[in-house]
Amino acid sequence: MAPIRPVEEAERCSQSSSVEDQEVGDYLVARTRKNRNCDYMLFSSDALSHIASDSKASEKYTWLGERLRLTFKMMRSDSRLIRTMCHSHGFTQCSNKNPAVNVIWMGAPVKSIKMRELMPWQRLNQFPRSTEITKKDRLYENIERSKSIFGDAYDFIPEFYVTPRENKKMEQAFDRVAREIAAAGGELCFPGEFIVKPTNSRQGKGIFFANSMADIPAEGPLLVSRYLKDPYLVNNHKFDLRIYVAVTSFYPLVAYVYSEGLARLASKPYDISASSSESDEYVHLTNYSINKNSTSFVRNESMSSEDLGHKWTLGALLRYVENEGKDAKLLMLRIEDLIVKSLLSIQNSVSTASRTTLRFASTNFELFGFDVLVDQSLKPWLLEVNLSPSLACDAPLDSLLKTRLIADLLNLACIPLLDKKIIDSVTPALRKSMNSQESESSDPDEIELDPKCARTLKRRPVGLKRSVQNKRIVSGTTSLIPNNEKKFEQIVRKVELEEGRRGDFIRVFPRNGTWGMYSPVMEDLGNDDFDERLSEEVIVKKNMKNSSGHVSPSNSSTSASSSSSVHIEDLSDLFHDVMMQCDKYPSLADVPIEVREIISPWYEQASGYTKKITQEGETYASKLPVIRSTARLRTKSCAEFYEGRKIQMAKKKEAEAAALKENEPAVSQSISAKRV
Ligand SMILES: Nc1ncnc2c1ncn2[C@@H]1O[C@H](COP(=O)(O)OP(=O)(O)OP(=O)(O)O)[C@@H](O)[C@H]1O
Repeated sequence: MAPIRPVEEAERCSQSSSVEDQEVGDYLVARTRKNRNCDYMLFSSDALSHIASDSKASEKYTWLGERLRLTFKMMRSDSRLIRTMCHSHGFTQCSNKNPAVNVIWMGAPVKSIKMRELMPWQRLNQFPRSTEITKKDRLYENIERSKSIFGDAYDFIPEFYVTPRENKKMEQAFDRVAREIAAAGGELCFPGEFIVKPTNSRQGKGIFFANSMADIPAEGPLLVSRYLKDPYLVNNHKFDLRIYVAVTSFYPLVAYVYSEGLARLASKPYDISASSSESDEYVHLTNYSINKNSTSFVRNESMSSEDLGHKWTLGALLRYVENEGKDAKLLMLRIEDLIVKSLLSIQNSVSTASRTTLRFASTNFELFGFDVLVDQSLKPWLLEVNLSPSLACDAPLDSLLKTRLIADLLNLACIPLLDKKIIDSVTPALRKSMNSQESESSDPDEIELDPKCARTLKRRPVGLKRSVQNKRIVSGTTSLIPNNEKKFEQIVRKVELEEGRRGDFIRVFPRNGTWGMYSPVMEDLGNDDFDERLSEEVIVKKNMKNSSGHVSPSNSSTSASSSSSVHIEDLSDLFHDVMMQCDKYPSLADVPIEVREIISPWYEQASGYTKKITQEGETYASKLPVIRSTARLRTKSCAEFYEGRKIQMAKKKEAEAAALKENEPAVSQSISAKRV
């Protein structure tokens, strides 16, 4: 089988690093200038090719995790991909009650308050209050709020109403739409001018169409939004895009878009003039979970074709668009724009919650699934944002794409390589520090580590930096909980570190020019100015270094030579106009030169989205590997939990089989009775 990624990644992580002296508490964010990657776990999708066999090859990936006794737990999630990825890198799964764990993977929203307990070396795949974007009604309301402040720069969601709260407004909207259509001599669209969805359901469950208040049930809450009836079609089929987005910090905002994604096609040709038929959903809804049940659905079981059947790769879709003579890369810049703006619309809520719940920088990261519909003018519309997007791998393309995605995501999360002994030793002191900070009665500088801890630290296990032995930690002369400024410094260093670990993720915020373009449409979050300062640290200073000090900060924030005469706010207005007006600016060549100079480097980077992910002649695993039992490391309590579950499932199956047997005579009797 072809290697998915070069194996050097894993080899690099097995080398020991020489680490320069660091400040106390900074061992959670590496500052090593050379060989940065060595202080954090490196994940490779290639590890999955070996974990099913007993081969020596898998040891290359598992030994470090096993030696450092790294652990993970999964809560309200049973993602096989996450489990397989962690086991393939030597992680031990622990029960979900165990608090001392390196990685926590949550499949549902966690209460912000629970995040207060996170230790600096722990990683959790969620930010507090990110449900502000993942709950349909909250997402739409947040974007609407930003639109009311910043205007049409936020015009990328369809008109919407939430029932029963906005029944009155909705009734007026139904009337208005009917009048407008009648005045234009048209007819209400089939199957409906509005699409209705329960606010907290997924997989297309409970969706229906409406043309008047009579179609809306009294129970709610429901999200009623204008049906986008002119979608861009692929071979006459409607489609939507699943774009994967990783956020490693909300304030300052640090966001990445994955260069590989999916296009989900409806299984029946698009037709809004058709008369009602029972298979409407296969025409108008593009959810995989719905269309896979259609008799016309074609699975893409191919190992090398990315545009076969009804699930394509994002790249294949964009290449199709390019073949039709359209500017697919500009489409992707517009999608990046709506992603950044959606995240900005909740930045205030998340950062307020984070300030009171997250003690340490870098403990949280999150993967979102953005669902985007593209209309005939190639304007992208945001339909919804998924918390914990599906990681199911039921076709070769899914396995290939999602294993790479998760390896790159976990690399971005920067999981520190700290031995469990160290963690156990430092934990009591940190807990004490955290508790004292909570009660605000004692100065955290007074914290002393347990003398046993000092002894353990002297034995510096593999992966632990010399800095942890630093006398200041042991004598406790410095606060173990970073203040706001310290957290900011750590984020700056982590963003620099992420640059070398982002794999196929493209950083869309911050990057060259984003501060100038987005600051006029961002809320003021107080005096910290973290977004501006991060941009200064990781963009402006880098630019200055690259051009040996000739670039002035103001220039580099726009990165445009001909734009220096245009006021930055006017330039920003023009940029947002370009992002929203697809008819007016259909391709890069139509974009005014001042804006083109700013977005040209982004446009070049967007080539990453159009590339093929499969290679001619290579074959890829069609499913995730089954992990051999010796590699499936579990703590005792976790193994007991799984054992218990296995017994429960077996009993359930037995009971079901018995019930079926009992019913059998009755059923066959009734069948024979009918025949008679
Ligand atoms: N406003 C709209 N205009 C046109 N089509 C829409 C609109 N809203 C939703 N759809 C179609 O309905 C499908 C389901 O919508 P949506 O993704 O919002 O629901 P869901 O049940 O949450 O699905 P998911 O499984 O992706 O979470 C979309 O994939 C899209 O094809």
